[in-house]
Amino acid sequence: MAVSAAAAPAAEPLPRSIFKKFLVMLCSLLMSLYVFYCLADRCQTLPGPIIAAGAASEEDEGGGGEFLGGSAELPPWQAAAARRKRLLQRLKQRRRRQEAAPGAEPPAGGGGSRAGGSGGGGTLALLLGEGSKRLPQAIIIGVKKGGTRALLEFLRVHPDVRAVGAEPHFFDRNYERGLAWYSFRMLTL
Ligand SMILES: Nc1ncnc2c1ncn2[C@@H]1O[C@H](COP(=O)(O)OS(=O)(=O)O)[C@@H](OP(=O)(O)O)[C@H]1O
Repeated sequence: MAVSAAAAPAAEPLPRSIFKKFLVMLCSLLMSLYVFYCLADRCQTLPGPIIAAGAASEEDEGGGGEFLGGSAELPPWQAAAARRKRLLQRLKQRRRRQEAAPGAEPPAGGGGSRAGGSGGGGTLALLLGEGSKRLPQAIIIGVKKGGTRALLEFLRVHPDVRAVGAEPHFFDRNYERGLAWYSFRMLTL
């Protein structure tokens, strides 16, 4: 009799602990569902270029996809990024075409050696962030509010121009760090 009396209270907490575990699991499931819901909602509201299906024809010179929801709707920096993307796609296509027909004439403006790489791949390598770190070949100097950012954005649309994303402030703030730091910033900013 003493044994059964002792066994009964010991068996009682078991369903309660299961219930607690179930409650915790349910809470975590609901929380993760909520997080997923929030993330999905946020992704939907993010602006971004949409590439039209079927527009990326290999034969199409301006191909590589037409960006819908055009630059007019985007802020200037995103429009510039979209233009760069488009130019990069064109470059890739031209390069592929050149590889397919080695006798064909080189692309106009061929800035391969200019861009610091070997041959025509230099520009592409730099655009992809694979180029060598080097000092700039041109520097934009201007007073504050003089429109230097606009000038930079116009220049960087060209496929042979690679520009840092933010001002490195080498000459006014980081001069003591030396040229090695400066050239390193060229591809890390
Ligand atoms: N083409 C042209 N004509 C007239 N105004 C122009 C032009 N391009 C740029 N801007 C205006 O220049 C302002 C930004 O200049 P900066 O890029 O030099 O700005 S910064 O000092 O580096 O922050 C910024 O002015 P605010 O909008 O008053 O800030 C730009 O609108």
